[in-house]
Amino acid sequence: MILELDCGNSFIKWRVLHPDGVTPLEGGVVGSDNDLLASLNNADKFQLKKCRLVSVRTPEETDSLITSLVDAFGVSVSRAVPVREMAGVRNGYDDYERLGLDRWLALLGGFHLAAGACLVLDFGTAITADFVAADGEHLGGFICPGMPLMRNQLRTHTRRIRYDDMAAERAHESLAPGRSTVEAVERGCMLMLRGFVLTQLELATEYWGGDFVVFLTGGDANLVSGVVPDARVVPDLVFVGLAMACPLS
Ligand SMILES: Nc1ncnc2c1ncn2[C@@H]1O[C@H](COP(=O)(O)OP(=O)(O)OP(=O)(O)O)[C@@H](O)[C@H]1O
Ligand SMILES: CC(C)(CO)[C@@H](O)C(=O)NCCC(=O)O
Ligand SMILES: [K+]
Repeated sequence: MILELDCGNSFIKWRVLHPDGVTPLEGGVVGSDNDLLASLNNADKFQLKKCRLVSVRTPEETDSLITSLVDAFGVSVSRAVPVREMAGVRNGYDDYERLGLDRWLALLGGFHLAAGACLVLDFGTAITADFVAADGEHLGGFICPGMPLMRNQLRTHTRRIRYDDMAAERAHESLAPGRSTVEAVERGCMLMLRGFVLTQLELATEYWGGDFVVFLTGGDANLVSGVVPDARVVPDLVFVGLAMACPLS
């Protein structure tokens, strides 16, 4: 079976595919290398042969995870690396190696699924937007703090913004002006998120009229799916691109 990993800044997303290389059998989200190894160890039923992974962590962190996986499961590991061009898409960064590999894979996956112009919005620790034209030219994108970073910056840098995460969830039941700190912060950040999304849509419309597909991915994609009813919510978009970048022979 095939292990797929998306190593982000806060979490590792994992899934195991059937040997057919297509059917997902099981997956999860974990906070550390050790938790990942534990999840995979619990599942003795996986006979892992191969692993493909993408990481936006430091090379040292990624190497150390790969060593652990090889030691624990004897898998052969294929790792996504930066390229200028692939599958009809041309990396738009001046220095293509600087484009986050998760972004690159998500936009590869998006262009493949759209078979045309697309806007890829990823809501993780950071929020990213990437624009790919119908001819496969990546026009570049935007990076801003995600929901967890926005709220934690407020909590860290102000003395009187304090609340617990349980209350945060309830605050999202409405977007009316907040009548408590938790409501004011949570709804304020949510409106920033939505404003960001709407601005990206405006820009895409300026470029391509109505002829583009919007993809929403990342852990917080559901927070904005309401503002883009036509968007395709594809939680595993990075994995779509990963399979393209790391075909397993
Ligand atoms: N058990 C879980 N533990 C943590 N997060 C979970 C869990 N189950 C689902 N999630 C969701 O998965 C998301 C993690 O995926 P996300 O795309 O945010 O990755 P990330 O590592 O934080 O960010 P990035 O990949 O952009 O660096 C969390 O925001 C959370 O909503
Ligand atoms: C922006 C993040 C953190 C999103 O996960 C990642 O893609 C990354 O570390 N990128 C490198 C910087 C860049 O893409 O310009
Ligand atoms: K991500």
